[in-house]
Amino acid sequence: MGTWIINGWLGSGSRTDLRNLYIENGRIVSLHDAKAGEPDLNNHEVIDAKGRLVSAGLIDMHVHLREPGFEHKETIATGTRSAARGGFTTIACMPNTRPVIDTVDTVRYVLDKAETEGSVRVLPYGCITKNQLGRELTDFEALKEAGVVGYTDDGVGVQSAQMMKDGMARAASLGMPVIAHCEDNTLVEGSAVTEGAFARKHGLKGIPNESEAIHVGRDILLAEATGVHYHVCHVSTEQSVRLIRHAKQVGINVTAEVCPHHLILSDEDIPGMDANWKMNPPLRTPQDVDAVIEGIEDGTIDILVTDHAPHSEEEKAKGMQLAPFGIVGFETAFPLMYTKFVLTGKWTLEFLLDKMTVKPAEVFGLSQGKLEVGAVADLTIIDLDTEKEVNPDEFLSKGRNTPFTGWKLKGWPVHTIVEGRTVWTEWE
Ligand SMILES: NC(=O)N[C@@H](CC(=O)O)C(=O)O
Ligand SMILES: [Zn+2]
Ligand SMILES: [Zn+2]
Repeated sequence: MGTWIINGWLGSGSRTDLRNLYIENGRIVSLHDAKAGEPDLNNHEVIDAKGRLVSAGLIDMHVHLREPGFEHKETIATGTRSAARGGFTTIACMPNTRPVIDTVDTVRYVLDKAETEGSVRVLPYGCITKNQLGRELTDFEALKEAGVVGYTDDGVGVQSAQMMKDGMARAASLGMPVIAHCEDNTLVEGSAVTEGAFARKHGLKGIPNESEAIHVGRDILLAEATGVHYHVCHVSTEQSVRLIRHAKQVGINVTAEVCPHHLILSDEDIPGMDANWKMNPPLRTPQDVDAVIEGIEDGTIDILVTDHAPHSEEEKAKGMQLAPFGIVGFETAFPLMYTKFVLTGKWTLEFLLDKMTVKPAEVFGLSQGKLEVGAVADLTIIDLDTEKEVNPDEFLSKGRNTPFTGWKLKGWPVHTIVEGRTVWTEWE
């Protein structure tokens, strides 16, 4: 017995161009034009997509699941259910947990939990430095063997250039990528928002663009020196885009990601001292927003990620200055991007899907992300037509921290399949 997904639209050509997909043993076995007639559905599970979009499962290479240690913010169970609801089938989790993911035991703990309690595929990152303190490298080789997909100290920047260079050299020798949260602490000093109109209006000290870009520039040079695959986290500034664009032009092995919020919101949209608008990097100026949009459009920025960063309501209630940085992302990412970029005619649907499926798989050498015969049956069915309001009370994430409350969006995932198995369904 297998599964038929009938009458699915694959996202290109006319919306009446429907396909029937047959899945068996976790793989896509056949993919036929629906006009060729209904297949024999007897003795099979049947999912009628009714003309809705059927995409390769979305991939999110930057998320925070908070377990172990911060289970009041999120767990692997709640985080992966939230991801499944958002249409994601593969997610890569950041190691800034407690303990941080800097040992084989913690990698195993996360992988075991994901296996037993998780709804989607979880790929862990391991730390660059022990305890993310920037002083001593972790055991890269052992972490690789345990199953990490790259090294990062996300949450903090690696402050020492020498430490970063040593980490890159070791990663390069293992054929593994280094993923960098770019932030120079000496230029930040306690600010909560970007330098710009909002900071000026409220008399706040701002986070300057250079605090990010100075690390991007430094690390590009170190990547050139070591030959590592260097991936830049959550790009938010015009200067970072410019540096990455140039690095690519001269053939340095650099890739980059951007989050929906940095493409959609600027500091001028922040309504007041509300910590649901506080994240790291901060919302930048409208010129930066234009620059990151141009960056993803011309291929300087390779992929979209959510940087799903749940925090509790109590923590976020501490206000703009004291609350932790971060917003949730899984359950709004696709509808936001579809509504703001595809429905407005700026991007094709294929372009958006490429940045959330094919490209992330390519950048990180994953076998997922493709919808074709023989591929792993990681699939997402998306309702492109029903408009719904973002309501954080309905989130499956423990986090309610979003600036998008009340936004009316289209493009809601309704059915998520991992390796042929339904992990989430929500038909209207
Ligand atoms: N992005 C954030 O604002 N916060 C992240 C850390 C990070 O991604 O740097 C978190 O762990 O909460
Ligand atoms: Zn970060
Ligand atoms: Zn992050």
